[in-house]
Amino acid sequence: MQSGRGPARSRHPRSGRAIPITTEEPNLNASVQLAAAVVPAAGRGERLGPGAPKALRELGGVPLLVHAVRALARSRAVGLVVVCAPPDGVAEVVSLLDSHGLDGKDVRVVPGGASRQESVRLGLAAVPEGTRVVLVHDAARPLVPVEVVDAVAAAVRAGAGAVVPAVPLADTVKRVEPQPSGPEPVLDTPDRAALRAVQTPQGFDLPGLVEAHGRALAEGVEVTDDAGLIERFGGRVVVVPGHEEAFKVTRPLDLVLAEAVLARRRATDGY
Ligand SMILES: Nc1ccn([C@@H]2O[C@H](COP(=O)(O)OP(=O)(O)OP(=O)(O)O)[C@@H](O)[C@H]2O)c(=O)n1
Ligand SMILES: C[C@](O)(CO)[C@H](O)COP(=O)(O)O
Repeated sequence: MQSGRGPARSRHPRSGRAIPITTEEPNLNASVQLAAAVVPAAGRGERLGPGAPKALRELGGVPLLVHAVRALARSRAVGLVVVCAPPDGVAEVVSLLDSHGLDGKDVRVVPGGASRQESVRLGLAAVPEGTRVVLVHDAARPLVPVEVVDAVAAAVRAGAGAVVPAVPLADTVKRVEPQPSGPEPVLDTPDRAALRAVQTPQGFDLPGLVEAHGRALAEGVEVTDDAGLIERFGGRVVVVPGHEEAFKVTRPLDLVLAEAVLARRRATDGY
């Protein structure tokens, strides 16, 4: 796969010949400095309707998972991608990824688990010790721009232990008393200015995230995102700007939107 962000070049001071520069930051290319990315891809996609596991369904003729892995592989901050496949689909995912160019990145596949949290925990176990920065990115967010990946990785490298990309809410939000059917009484209207819709990739110091997942397993804590575990155990999480095109493909309408975004990128950006 073509990165679209090839190595920068400098000129030799005497000969004037181009010298490839593999990194803009000293040591970024030392493998220990590159981020690993864990991609939970073992969900069924019940809300998308009947069909193959969601990560294997196609967007513009290419599986969502391949889009998501390519999105990470475009980032020069990422050196390794660990995919958490449906437990009965590891071989299929391996051959799927083999058949698509992935920018020369190291891509490994492990069986995922029964919940997103379990899949991420199993994926983290395949990240080499000594890796400092780990990103966790949903296969179901195929169109995340590389700028978001880079910004999250950079914020972790700069010292934030846990970083989430997020966007402001477009709608007014009401907190309700959920009812199985019929009208739901409104409790209050939170101040929208202080709310954010959280996306992925979320970025972490690897040891902190591994410890949080281990503790969650021991204490039976289940949350919907990885940063939620850091928060639960008293850690600090910061938000950086996300992107409207990093939305999660959850329901059928999301796939329609994703097809439109992809068609526009292919027409205008040679994506
Ligand atoms: N057991 C699971 C469940 C979810 N995921 C992954 O977590 C991400 C976010 O989950 P979501 O989009 O909610 O996917 P599903 O769980 O597949 O959706 P649904 O609830 O509609 O079945 C997806 O990339 C999904 O593949 C996973 O790796 N393992
Ligand atoms: C991790 C996540 O994508 C952040 O918005 C989200 O929490 C996953 O949610 P789901 O419960 O798996 O739909």
